[in-house]
Amino acid sequence: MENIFSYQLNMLRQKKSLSQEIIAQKLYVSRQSVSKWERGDAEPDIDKLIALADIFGVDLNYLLAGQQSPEELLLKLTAVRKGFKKPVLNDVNLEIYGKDRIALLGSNGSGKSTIVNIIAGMLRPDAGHIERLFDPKEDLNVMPQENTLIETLRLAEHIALSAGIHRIYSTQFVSGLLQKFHLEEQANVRISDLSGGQKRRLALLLSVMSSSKLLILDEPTVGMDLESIDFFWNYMDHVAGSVLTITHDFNQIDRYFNRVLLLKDGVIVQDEKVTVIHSNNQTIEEWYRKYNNNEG
Ligand SMILES: Nc1ncnc2c1ncn2[C@@H]1O[C@H](COP(=O)(O)OP(=O)(O)OP(=O)(O)O)[C@@H](O)[C@H]1O
Repeated sequence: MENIFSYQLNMLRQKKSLSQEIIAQKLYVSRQSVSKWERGDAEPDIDKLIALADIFGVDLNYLLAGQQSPEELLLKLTAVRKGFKKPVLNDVNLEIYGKDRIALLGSNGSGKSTIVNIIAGMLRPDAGHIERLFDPKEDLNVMPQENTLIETLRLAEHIALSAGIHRIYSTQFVSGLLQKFHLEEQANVRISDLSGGQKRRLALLLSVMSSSKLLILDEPTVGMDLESIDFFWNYMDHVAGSVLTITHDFNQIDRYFNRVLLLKDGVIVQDEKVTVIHSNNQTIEEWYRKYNNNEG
């Protein structure tokens, strides 16, 4: 597999006009180590990765995963069907590419969560085919709709546990995340004692702490106050991989997404570029109302 980190390191170093020697000095390693990292012969420890992200002024996520090519096919659903007591998904066909920022729209109960749960591997389709062109263990992050936090842990412990699972734990890393997500004051609070909005903020933190090729967010801003909602959308700018979000936050779709999908009657009936909708002098909300109500 292509070593994205080696590429990113080389590219960022050139961009900042920093020599391998200078990087080596800043990290207290030999120039040969930096050279090995750039050749993909070795990888730095997590503390060095954090320091490198700091030197280049980028997110760890970006340093590790980089930007994907818009042509890179990540996921393909073909003729996917799923029902519970009644049919929900009848014939879902979908391709997701690198750099896609997709908002999945549809009425309540139309099957949006069912699609993302199938993509995330949490549900099996009744029929159809799913091709995942990435490693779901390493390259897929999910922020589910329901609370999946461990209520008995304290907030900082939960972050440390998740970082350990991703093999990216360090005290510096955890304190950096607490600071970035404005959760420092709650570091020692038990999850069960956090407010609903604070839990959502933590859930977001956990879902983006490690780099991924595809990030899935199921109604991420539900239950957040205005400040947290602003924080959330601004944070989306720092996410390097593709994003598939269920949201009805129409104003934000205009700003942060490049593609919208409309799920209706168990089928993706519309799959459109945001720029095309805008060039027709429509807002996303107008577009949604038109096609979801079948006025088109
Ligand atoms: N585990 C399940 N068991 C039984 N029925 C289910 C299950 N999961 C979903 N459903 C049903 O499937 C349909 C689609 O549900 P889904 O949650 O995917 O819709 P949604 O579009 O995400 O809805 P919302 O916008 O309300 O979150 C609903 O009728 C729901 O009741």
